[in-house]
Amino acid sequence: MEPILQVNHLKKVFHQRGKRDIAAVNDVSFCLYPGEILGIVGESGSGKSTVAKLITRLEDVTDGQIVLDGQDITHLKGSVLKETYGKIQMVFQNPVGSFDPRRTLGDGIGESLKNKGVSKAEIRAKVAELLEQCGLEPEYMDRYPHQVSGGQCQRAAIARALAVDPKVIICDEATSALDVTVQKRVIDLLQNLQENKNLSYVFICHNLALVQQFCDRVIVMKDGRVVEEGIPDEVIQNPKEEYTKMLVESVF
Ligand SMILES: Nc1ncnc2c1ncn2[C@@H]1O[C@H](COP(=O)(O)OP(=O)(O)OP(=O)(O)O)[C@@H](O)[C@H]1O
Repeated sequence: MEPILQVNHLKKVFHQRGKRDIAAVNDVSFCLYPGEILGIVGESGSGKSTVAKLITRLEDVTDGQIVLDGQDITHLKGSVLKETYGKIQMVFQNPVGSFDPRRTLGDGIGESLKNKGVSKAEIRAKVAELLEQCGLEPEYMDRYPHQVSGGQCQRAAIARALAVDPKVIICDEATSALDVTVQKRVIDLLQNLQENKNLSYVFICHNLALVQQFCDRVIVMKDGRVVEEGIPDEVIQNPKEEYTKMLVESVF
């Protein structure tokens, strides 16, 4: 099976004036297969979010290659780059902050459709459908981000990601800000959507127990590098690297 996403020898160096360069991501390679959920774990500062930003092209790569659905997207710019956002979407940690506070959730969810020239009536119908798929009543489209709970807002953020019919969703600590029961419901939602729409996820997460329960495969990052990779049960029960052992011991 061809990977839906392939990352080859990815590197990102941040240059800071008057300070040492930071190699936030250093020679990272991995594949994501259709329908797969790949976890990325590692301590704070290990480069997880930078990997997410490189894959979604929110940051330019210093070196390496990103191939999405057979297309090299590493250096795409302008309108061609925008087209790739139809295939890959990101869900962030802070759902409320990811919506414009002055606009309704419906406006946020429907924005990509509006940009495509879809009519107002069609957008409302599609937004209602997306909200329902994410477990929210259609009336939530007229609410503002501050008028819903964190869990509801994260559902709306997932609905927004789904609006463009993506193949890959990058979840960067997407459930970390939610309390445990809400977190469980959002994970169930992601799992259902994955099964129904054959989505693939890159699931960046601090919580190893969640990764064990939710992910098909996991990579462990340290200092911008991948130090271990495998099936979550094996990596957690029988970690090969000292760093992974430490990570596991600090959680379980
Ligand atoms: N825009 C930037 N400019 C300079 N350094 C940066 C920038 N973004 C990230 N870094 C640095 O790159 C390294 C990796 O950061 P990154 O946010 O990718 O880590 P992370 O594993 O996602 O951490 P966390 O789990 O805390 O979110 C860190 O040392 C960070 O300080």
